[in-house]
Amino acid sequence: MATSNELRVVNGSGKVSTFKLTDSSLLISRDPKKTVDVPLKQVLWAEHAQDTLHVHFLARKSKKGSLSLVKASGRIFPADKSAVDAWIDALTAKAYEGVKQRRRLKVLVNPHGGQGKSVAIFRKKVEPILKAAHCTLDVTYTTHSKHAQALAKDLSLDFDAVVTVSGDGLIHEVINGFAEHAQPLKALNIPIAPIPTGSGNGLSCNLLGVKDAFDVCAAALNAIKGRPMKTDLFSFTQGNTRRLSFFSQAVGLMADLDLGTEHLRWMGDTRFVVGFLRGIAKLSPCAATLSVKVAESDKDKMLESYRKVRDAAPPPPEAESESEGALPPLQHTSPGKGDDGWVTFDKPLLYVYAGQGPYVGRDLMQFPLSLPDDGLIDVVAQELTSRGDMLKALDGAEKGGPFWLPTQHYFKAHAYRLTPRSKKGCLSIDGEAYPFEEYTVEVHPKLGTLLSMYGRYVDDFKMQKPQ
Ligand SMILES: Nc1ncnc2c1ncn2[C@@H]1O[C@H](COP(=O)(O)OP(=O)(O)OP(=O)(O)O)[C@@H](O)[C@H]1O
Repeated sequence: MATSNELRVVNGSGKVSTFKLTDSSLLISRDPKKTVDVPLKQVLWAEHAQDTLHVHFLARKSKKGSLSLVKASGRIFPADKSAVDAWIDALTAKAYEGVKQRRRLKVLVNPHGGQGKSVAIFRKKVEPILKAAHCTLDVTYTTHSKHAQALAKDLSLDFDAVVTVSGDGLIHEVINGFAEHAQPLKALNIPIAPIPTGSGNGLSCNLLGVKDAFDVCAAALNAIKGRPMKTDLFSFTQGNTRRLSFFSQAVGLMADLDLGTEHLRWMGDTRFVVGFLRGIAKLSPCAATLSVKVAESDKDKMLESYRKVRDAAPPPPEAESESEGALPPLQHTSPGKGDDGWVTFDKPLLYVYAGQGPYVGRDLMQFPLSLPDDGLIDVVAQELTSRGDMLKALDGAEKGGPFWLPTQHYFKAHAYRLTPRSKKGCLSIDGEAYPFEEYTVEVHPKLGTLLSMYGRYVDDFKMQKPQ
């Protein structure tokens, strides 16, 4: 007999299954010894057709395995028919607590992202999950570079989120399309939810956690149930051209290893390790001058501030801000601004890597002290050093170990300027190639919006300072 939290059905093998609703889980048992515990956040939908109940959810086949879509069905006992609707309503209300049901999603699929499998992955794994959750999908397969940017520029503001099925490059396009939108602040309020089918998928590493970084089903769940999380964005200015960057800027070894390994896309993210080892073998100096508007340069002090924020509970999702008007003006890097508080780095450089989000790829926690909305950019200046030192940097790189290298200088900054002293070099902005020319970057606090199941970057920096 159904109670308000328990429903019994007859499953496909003729046995009785019990669906029990608790505060945090849906417990599905065929017999008392075999109970599947489905966290409510993984429940996508429940419905009944005639006398059969269907519950759609995501589950892991093994503890460390990735999520996959499961449908559990069973025939409802005649005596329970009148109670089924109330039970489904109770389950759905708990499964979607604080989150809008049936999101309207603009989906952008880049057939050329990563190893070129985005379309197949979307159709086989992602789309069935979004449909099981009754999301309304408006799907575009990009046909050329900048296609996503053009679509974002004219995007209708009533989408609940933009889902990018690719890597970080497609997100870069969407953010810049939003910047060109007739109502840029409103457009930038539309949250972005990445599905990791690119090579590096840096943003997904940070939003899903490195364990689930490449799990497209976990990413689809985030598109369905993640809550808007504000994120800082960066103005990137070269000459008279101002664009937005959401993630990172690199010159020197770290740009070469990204842009110089495009032909190794088939390797997935291993191409970055290959690029790093090649870079160490060459050990070419990065001929550029770095100037930083510094907020903090003492590693111990910045770690202390970071700990305070991380040890506090994540803030509740913010109500949608009033968002009329144009993009914020440049405060630190517009022509004629003085050099007050700016510091010029005076050591030979191997690379400069600046950005946000602890992980730039699964193997490298480059910005371990990054917070999504602290209004600062993390700027790493790696001094030109020996090959041995750089090989040591590989050790513990996935946990942020290089942060403690004496030759790795780390700034929390409001803005910075990079001036090349040579014509030859690579500049990577969010993983995309830009001309190797002078540029400035400055932070706009909380200008962008992402979806997150956690309300913060998932992984924490735990590497102790070496004694
Ligand atoms: N149909 C298309 N044909 C060619 N290029 C495209 C097409 N659609 C998008 N692009 C371009 O593909 C590039 C790569 O995309 P993206 O960065 O998302 O994947 P990735 O480089 O594999 O991933 P990551 O940046 O995470 O390493 C972007 O520069 C984008 O402009």
